[in-house]
Amino acid sequence: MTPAARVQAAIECLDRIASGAAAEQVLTDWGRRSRYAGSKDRAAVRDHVFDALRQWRSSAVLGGSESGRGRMIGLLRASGIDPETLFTGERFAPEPLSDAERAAGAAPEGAAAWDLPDWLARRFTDDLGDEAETAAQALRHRAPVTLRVNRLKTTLEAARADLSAEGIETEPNPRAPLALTVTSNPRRVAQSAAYQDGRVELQDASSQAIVAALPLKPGARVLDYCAGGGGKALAMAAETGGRIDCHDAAPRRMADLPARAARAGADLRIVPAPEGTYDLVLCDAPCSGSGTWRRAPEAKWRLSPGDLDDLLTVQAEILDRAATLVGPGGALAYATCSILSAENSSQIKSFLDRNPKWERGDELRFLPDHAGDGFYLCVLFCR
Ligand SMILES: C[S@@+](CC[C@H](N)C(=O)[O-])C[C@H]1O[C@@H](n2cnc3c(N)ncnc32)[C@H](O)[C@@H]1O
Repeated sequence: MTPAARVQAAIECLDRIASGAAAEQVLTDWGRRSRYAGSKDRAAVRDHVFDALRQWRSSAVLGGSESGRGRMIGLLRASGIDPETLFTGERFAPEPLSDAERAAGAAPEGAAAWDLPDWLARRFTDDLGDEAETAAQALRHRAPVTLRVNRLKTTLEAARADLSAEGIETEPNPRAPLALTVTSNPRRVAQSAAYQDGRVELQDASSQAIVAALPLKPGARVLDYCAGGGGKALAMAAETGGRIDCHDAAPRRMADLPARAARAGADLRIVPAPEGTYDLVLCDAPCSGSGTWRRAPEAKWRLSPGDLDDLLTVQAEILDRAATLVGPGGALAYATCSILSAENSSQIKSFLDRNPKWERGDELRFLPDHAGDGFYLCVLFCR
């Protein structure tokens, strides 16, 4: 496909997404219909679609229309590319710009320039103050691809050399001791031998830093209460070298855990109904995902104030239940990939108000930036 044909394909996908379809489904449908598209074409169309989702509001303002066509015009203008070079009307390319389209479009301002819904732009300002704009801007751009070196199988330097031999260059990421930022050929990672045999895992550096900050001791009884796909459970298993019990309210989310554990050489045990007590219970709670919206940009447009209220209720219930599973001298760790205070420090304050025997230990907060995603951690101890 030509670059222009890829833009036209993205326009068609964006129109379907604007009418309510989920981006992944739209891209899957397009891929099925477009047998002629090679892997580079698919990756390029996907990149256009996700770039537009990250900049959904500003691209429409800059392109002068909320259509897929308008958004692609805006996106190209924002990257300094003259849309006329791709909107040529040649075979499979978008039609040339009309006079009206040429004249339309303005510089986005306010919440549109931050690419946030109005209510979230106000929240960002209230919660993050001077850092709000930087955080919002970070969410408008692609996330770094980051690996965690699995210390159960290799070392940082050996993993770097192995990846390099497969054409994947990396740099140590200062946010976490075993984090490597991929600097070339990120799309080769999933097929690389180092990934396939569990020497490295894909994991954001802030997520790794959260695990590195947990009070994990060798031999400790550890429960991952919201284990999901097991990213943190695998990292904890590598940290302690011991077993990690894994629970999730939606067990199907843990379907890949046994295979991932086998690949990583990690000892994970699925525990449908945790009982007894643990030295550490991690609640990596369901949240708005606001610290990771550059990876899942649809979520920032779909989240409503009501959804956020529902999440706050679930998070509080999880904390209260998980606290009962912590043994004497143990710790309860609460983490989110959110940067909203309501889900983080305010949630902890409410927990401490409800549970006066508990006290706050270490707290970590990351905003999304070049090193990693936005994350929050608070470790709690029972007096
Ligand atoms: C942020 S995700 C976990 C991500 C995972 N820890 C990782 O690192 O890959 C939150 C998980 O919490 C689970 N969850 C939601 N409500 C829950 C509840 N009441 N109790 C336990 N888990 C819950 C969800 O199914 C989801 O898998």
